[in-house]
Amino acid sequence: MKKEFLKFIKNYIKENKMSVITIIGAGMMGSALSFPASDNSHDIRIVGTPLDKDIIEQAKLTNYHITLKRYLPDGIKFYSDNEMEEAIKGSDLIIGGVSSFGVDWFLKEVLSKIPNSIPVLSVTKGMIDLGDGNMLTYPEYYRKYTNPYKSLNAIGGACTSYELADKDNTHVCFCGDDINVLRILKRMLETDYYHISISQDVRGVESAVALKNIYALAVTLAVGISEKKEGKGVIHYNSQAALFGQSVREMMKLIKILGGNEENIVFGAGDLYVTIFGGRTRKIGVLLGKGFNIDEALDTLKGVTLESVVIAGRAATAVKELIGKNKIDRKDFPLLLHVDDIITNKAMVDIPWDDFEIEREL
Ligand SMILES: NC(=O)C1=CN([C@@H]2O[C@H](COP(=O)(O)OP(=O)(O)OC[C@H]3O[C@@H](n4cnc5c(N)ncnc54)[C@H](OP(=O)(O)O)[C@@H]3O)[C@@H](O)[C@H]2O)C=CC1
Ligand SMILES: O=C(CO)COP(=O)(O)O
Repeated sequence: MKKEFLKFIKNYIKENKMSVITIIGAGMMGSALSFPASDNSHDIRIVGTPLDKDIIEQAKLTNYHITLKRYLPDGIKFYSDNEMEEAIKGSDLIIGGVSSFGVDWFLKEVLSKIPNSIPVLSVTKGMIDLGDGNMLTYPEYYRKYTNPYKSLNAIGGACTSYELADKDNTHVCFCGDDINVLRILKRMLETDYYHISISQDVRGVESAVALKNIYALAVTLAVGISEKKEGKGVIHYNSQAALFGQSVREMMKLIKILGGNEENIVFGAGDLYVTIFGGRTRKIGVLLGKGFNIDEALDTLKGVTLESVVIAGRAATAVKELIGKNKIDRKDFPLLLHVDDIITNKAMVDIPWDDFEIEREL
């Protein structure tokens, strides 16, 4: 164990003290974590990014979070980005609440200001494509450009922010290098509704929950296709189920190629389910399924956090690189490659149903 965290762990175990948890990035998910944090009686600070001014201003006045559309727990102290250093001082844990679009801001403007003795727990889902067929999870990306002694952990799993705020039962996985740090983070945040597995397989957990965004877009194409044919409100499940099954198959292959354990499909498939029904990604899948091209769909959804488009492009670039090097077979990824065609080449939706069929001889 790195010596920086011995202090953190000893203090925590000795005093079992209520901690100071500082959430940086006042979006919906980061802010929703204030509910399990508050139910564990921690002191909570929320720091807005330069883009979160409206959220912080309103929360300071009324405690109401304008995008989460919920009142936050009492007693939270709110800070704007220029007050970040003051908020970090005395913290026991920093939660990184930015989306994929804020990862470089978090790396440059936040991580360097966090002392090595304070662990970081990030909610951001996504991966970086290295151009050679390999990809990095965000904790690995942060690790590459930051002090090697920083404790970088992340949360994967199925969890919509507004349902966490409503204290609906939720099961997530905290991942990181050090199991003892993970055990403490779990103790700090678990409640009777926020259930936490822990895992040192950062690649496996983080790739599973990042990849699900691509496939949530893919499955919800079927929702748009049936709405286009029969009108809103008419729901068909066969085609969604076929796409869900193919998604799970491709995700498992990708998790393995990326070096994670395939058993993380439990977190990826759960997350896929919740995102299909309750995520923002559904909005773009449905529009594309209805016949919008990618530009029209993105234009219609301006201002909505849509990470699926980014991760689909990055994963497809990596997969095409590996196909080019004959390391993998393009026949294994028909759905990913179709989503990429829709996004990169502005193709219209034309699900390659026959390519999902297999023949397994024993
Ligand atoms: N691990 C988990 O359990 C879960 C994780 N997530 C993930 O959490 C992340 C945040 O999601 P969510 O809170 O719903 O999204 P929001 O859009 O509500 O919040 C995103 C946050 O990132 C900030 N941000 C966006 N772009 C930039 C930028 N260029 N520079 C600096 N900051 C930026 C936002 O500012 P602004 O509000 O002004 O845009 C905001 O603080 C996503 O990666 C999502 O996939 C989601 C659900 C569960
Ligand atoms: O990751 C999520 C739920 O676990 C939320 O997904 P969206 O970004 O599509 O809303």
